Amino acid sequence: MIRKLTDREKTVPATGANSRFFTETLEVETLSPLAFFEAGLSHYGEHRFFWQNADKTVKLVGLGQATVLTAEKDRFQSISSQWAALCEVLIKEEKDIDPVLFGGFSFDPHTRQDDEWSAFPAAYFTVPLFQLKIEKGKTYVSINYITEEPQAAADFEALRQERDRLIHIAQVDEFTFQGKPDVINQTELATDRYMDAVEHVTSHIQAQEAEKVVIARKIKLTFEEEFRKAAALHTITNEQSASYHFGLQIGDEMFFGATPERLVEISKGRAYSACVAGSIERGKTSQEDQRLGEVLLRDKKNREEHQYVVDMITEVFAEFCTSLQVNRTPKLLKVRDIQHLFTPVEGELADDMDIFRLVEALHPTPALGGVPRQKALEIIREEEQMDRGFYAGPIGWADSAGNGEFAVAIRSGLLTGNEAYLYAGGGIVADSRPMEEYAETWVKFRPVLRALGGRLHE
Ligand SMILES: C=C(O[C@H]1C=CC=C(C(=O)O)[C@@H]1O)C(=O)O
Ligand SMILES: [Mg+2]
Repeated sequence: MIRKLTDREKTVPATGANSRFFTETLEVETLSPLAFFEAGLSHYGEHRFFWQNADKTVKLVGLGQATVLTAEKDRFQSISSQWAALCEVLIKEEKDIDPVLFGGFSFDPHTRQDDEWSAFPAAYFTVPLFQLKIEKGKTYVSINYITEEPQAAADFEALRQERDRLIHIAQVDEFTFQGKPDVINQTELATDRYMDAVEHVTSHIQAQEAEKVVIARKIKLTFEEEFRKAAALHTITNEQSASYHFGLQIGDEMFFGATPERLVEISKGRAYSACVAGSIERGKTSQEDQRLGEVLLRDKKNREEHQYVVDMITEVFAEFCTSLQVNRTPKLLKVRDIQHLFTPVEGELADDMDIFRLVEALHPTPALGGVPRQKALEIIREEEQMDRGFYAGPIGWADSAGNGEFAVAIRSGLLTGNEAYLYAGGGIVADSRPMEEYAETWVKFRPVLRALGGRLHE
């Protein structure tokens, strides 16, 4: 069942005239993020999130909502200013961890349909009521509370009790994986349309209407019974250890995945991005793996796919940064099922920068959209006839101190009770061939397909 957003959720004002935003942090013994996520099931089971960056130096879990920020029009600017207004009324002590805003943007607000994405607005962010953050070996649990009521102190006492209850459950119960339900059906949706789309895109490119366009498709799984959200996160985090992990739950649905691709990180005034485009399988032996990596590094089609992304991200960084570092040639980025061409980009940010402006400038990179951007988006709308929802969009967090990180939400799927929709695509350039691109999408489906127990296409 798809739950529509309530009016309250759509219109929660970021700040009223008398709003105050309190935060309070407790440092605790090590906690498993998944155990904390699961501890929130009974009371906050419809509003949770989960995040770990690729090197696992930052882990975040959110339970419940201190507030929800959504936006349709001018969505990047709107979320940025709603968050800035909240940070203005933040009351925090030095020992308190900066509260986080977590969420994401859909790939393209112009492709809405009456489909599996109807509970997800074009931008959805939440400040969690209870926030777990693990950073540099330390574990912090914070309460975030936004109120216009004068009796905040009394409310806070009740929240402290609730926080202690959650910590206790997470520490005592740990997370136990109870297995996953069987897949009773696995269907590829509109594969013919996908094959045609790849074909058409190569003709558009030959006619010089575009240079590169990313085309995606989806598959649907049906389970014999409900797939528990924590179980999905458990399997994907264990199976794809080198990737970013994310889960964003709205009502009955959770968008989740394991992506290798950073969109942008801001840390202490520096910005970091990554160009990830161009792909080949992992080898079955280390020699084969190395050989495939070398093939990828030399392959003309893949290098072309990659270079569009490097050019575009470099251009954005040149605009927003006072200094810039980009390698001349790509390296390999290897995750469990696939290896990619990879070029990191970093720079020193010009002063008054906020992460949402950078996300807006970068999204979509040619790793998910194409070149030129607007023409590629038009072709994607026309050819895919599908709402990508949050697949391929930016997902991540920002804090009240101006730090944050967004990943590109690929290798992802939407889990809705007994069903899941999985998405994968690839960059189409002049010499792309439909059958090869189709095979590449199967490799990209693997992380979520494996986590959910679907049939891999090997
Ligand atoms: C569009 C996807 O991957 C992108 C990211 C890395 C490599 C890609 C490629 O080689 O085609 C894609 O541009 C996806 O995983 O669904
Ligand atoms: Mg590709």
